Amino acid sequence: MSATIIDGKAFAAEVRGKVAEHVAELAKKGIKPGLAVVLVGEDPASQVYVRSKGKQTVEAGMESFEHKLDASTSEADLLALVDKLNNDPTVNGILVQLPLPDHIDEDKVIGAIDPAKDVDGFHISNVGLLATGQKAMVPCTPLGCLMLLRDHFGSLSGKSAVVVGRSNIVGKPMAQLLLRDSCTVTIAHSRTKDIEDVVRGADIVVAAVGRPEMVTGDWLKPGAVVIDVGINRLPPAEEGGKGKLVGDVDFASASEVAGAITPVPGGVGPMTIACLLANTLTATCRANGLPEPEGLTA
Ligand SMILES: NC(=O)C1=CN([C@@H]2O[C@H](COP(=O)(O)OP(=O)(O)OC[C@H]3O[C@@H](n4cnc5c(N)ncnc54)[C@H](OP(=O)(O)O)[C@@H]3O)[C@@H](O)[C@H]2O)C=CC1
Ligand SMILES: Nc1nc(=O)c2c([nH]1)NC[C@@H]1CN(c3ccc(C(=O)N[C@@H](CCC(=O)O)C(=O)O)cc3)C=[N+]21
Repeated sequence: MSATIIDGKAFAAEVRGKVAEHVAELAKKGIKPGLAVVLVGEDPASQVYVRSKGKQTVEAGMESFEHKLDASTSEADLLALVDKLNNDPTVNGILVQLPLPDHIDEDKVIGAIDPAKDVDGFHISNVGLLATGQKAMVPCTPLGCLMLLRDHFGSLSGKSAVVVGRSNIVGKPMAQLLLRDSCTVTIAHSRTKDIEDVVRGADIVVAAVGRPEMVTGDWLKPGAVVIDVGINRLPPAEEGGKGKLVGDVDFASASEVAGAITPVPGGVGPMTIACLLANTLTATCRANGLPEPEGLTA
């Protein structure tokens, strides 16, 4: 059997198109959403994301503010910048790229972001709102995965879902969203016993582990729908070359067994950025007391 490929790249373009339409409506009211992205240090992978975020933000008709700080920036200086952005009315969304250098307390920085501008949905007040089923800012990557799953299945009610990974930025919020859509959810992690058997019970598998090609076809129930969040750069074949980008799922063997699967690249990654723009639009609507765009929130 050969799996249907879930085209995240195309779906993300549709989401960005919808965002751009709403942004054009806001422009008639004299409102322009603004997204501030803060990057501390020189992590090359992060620089790529920041660049594509900035480009797509502008293409959607929004204002993009980029703050690139030196790796040696102090926690106090970063907190001062966050405070400035919190108080800047032209900034509707704030994203501080993670991970931060070791000398900076991530929880403290995330906790300093105004929850209404927290377009990553990482602030504890948004985490709590999501967990209790209230209106929150929902983390972009899990939101993107949910959109793909809803589009594929229609309703997720009653499906068994296994999320592999329990990070605050992907695994845990993903599990919350699947639970909210009435899936029966299991969260697997590095201490899970017989993980292959756990995964084999699932109609939906979301892999967010950070281990290249860990989930193989023999872990899957035939027909399972597989969402591969992983972004892993393999070592380059020749010196100076660019290593191949692979997910946490072994695409070749998994696509023989799965019913549908997201590729890497071109799957979840582009959805993350599209959802960041959607969240920035949502935050802007809320800040201005306007109705929220439909179909762009969880
Ligand atoms: N496409 C996108 O837009 C995005 C992609 N990513 C990618 O997704 C992946 C996960 O990211 P993130 O959640 O931040 O990663 P973290 O490193 O924060 O978390 C990884 C999770 O995987 C679990 N894990 C590690 N090894 C194993 C194993 N052998 N078996 C089972 N579980 C294991 C860990 O378990 P434990 O808690 O027990 O240690 C942990 O919960 C990465 O490849 C990252 O690059 C991340 C964000 C956005
Ligand atoms: N505060 C914060 N929020 C994040 O959302 C966040 C973060 N920090 N730190 C890093 C991770 C990673 N991440 C990705 C986003 C898009 C792609 C993406 O667009 N990937 C393309 C390919 C990119 C390439 O070719 O390098 C794809 O999968 O098709 C990947 C990874 C967001 N993250």
